[in-house]
Amino acid sequence: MAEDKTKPSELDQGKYDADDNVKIICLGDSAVGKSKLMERFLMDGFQPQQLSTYALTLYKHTATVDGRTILVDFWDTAGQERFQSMHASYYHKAHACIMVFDVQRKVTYRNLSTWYTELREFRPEIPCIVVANKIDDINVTQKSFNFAKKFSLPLYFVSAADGTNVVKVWLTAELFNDAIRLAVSYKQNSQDFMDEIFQELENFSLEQEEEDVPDQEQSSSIETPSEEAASPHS
Ligand SMILES: Nc1nc2c(ncn2[C@@H]2O[C@H](COP(=O)(O)OP(=O)(O)OP(=O)(O)O)[C@@H](O)[C@H]2O)c(=O)[nH]1
Ligand SMILES: [Mg+2]
Repeated sequence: MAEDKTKPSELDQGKYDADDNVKIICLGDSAVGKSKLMERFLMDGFQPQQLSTYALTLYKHTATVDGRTILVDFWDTAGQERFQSMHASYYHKAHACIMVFDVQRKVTYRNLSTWYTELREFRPEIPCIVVANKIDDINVTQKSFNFAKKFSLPLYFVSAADGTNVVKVWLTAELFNDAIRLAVSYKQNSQDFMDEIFQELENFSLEQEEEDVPDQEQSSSIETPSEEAASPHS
């Protein structure tokens, strides 16, 4: 099943090392409204790039933070099943996370702990914000959602429904702008040990490959899926 041919250049993640480039990932169950929220925030002239092989959409955005121009890539998955096979590279180098649940479906709230656990396996330190979406009925905000409190994460109540409620649209913009600010400040202040470890692993496996190919006759028998080392689930 050698499906992975040449990677699209969008998936070259070296660019996220540049000072003015951040990667923000979006997590949450299927149909909680992740994509809808992105579209609502980026309504004016966004250019989503569908990378169907990877079940991935990249939303590119330019923001200004403290007078600096920042290029933001929002990473959005399409559907959970497809997601299972690509998690390591999805988390790789991410600088912040937006974790979404649907207030109208309890199970999506319960599953936050699974998403959060996986996030922390790959990115122990990055800022994460929790988004309660589909607040079409404003009374829901009176409910207490303890998950965010338990892990000291900021919680936003929004609706991506149709944008007629100005307050809700404003809140959506606020949450994305806060995520961008958090990503930039994480990038400036963190050592990013996980990235260094990943880099070391990559260098190490490249060196190994060079050592492991003495002559042409043996070369076809070795299969080294490079992401396996990074995945705790396999
Ligand atoms: N009522 C209501 N519906 C919403 C809201 N946000 C999104 N939806 C609807 O919920 C459905 C799922 O939204 P998506 O944005 O596709 O969900 P997703 O999280 O991206 O789902 P996957 O891509 O499968 O992971 C769509 O029919 C949206 O129109 C909201 O705030 N209120
Ligand atoms: Mg989606």
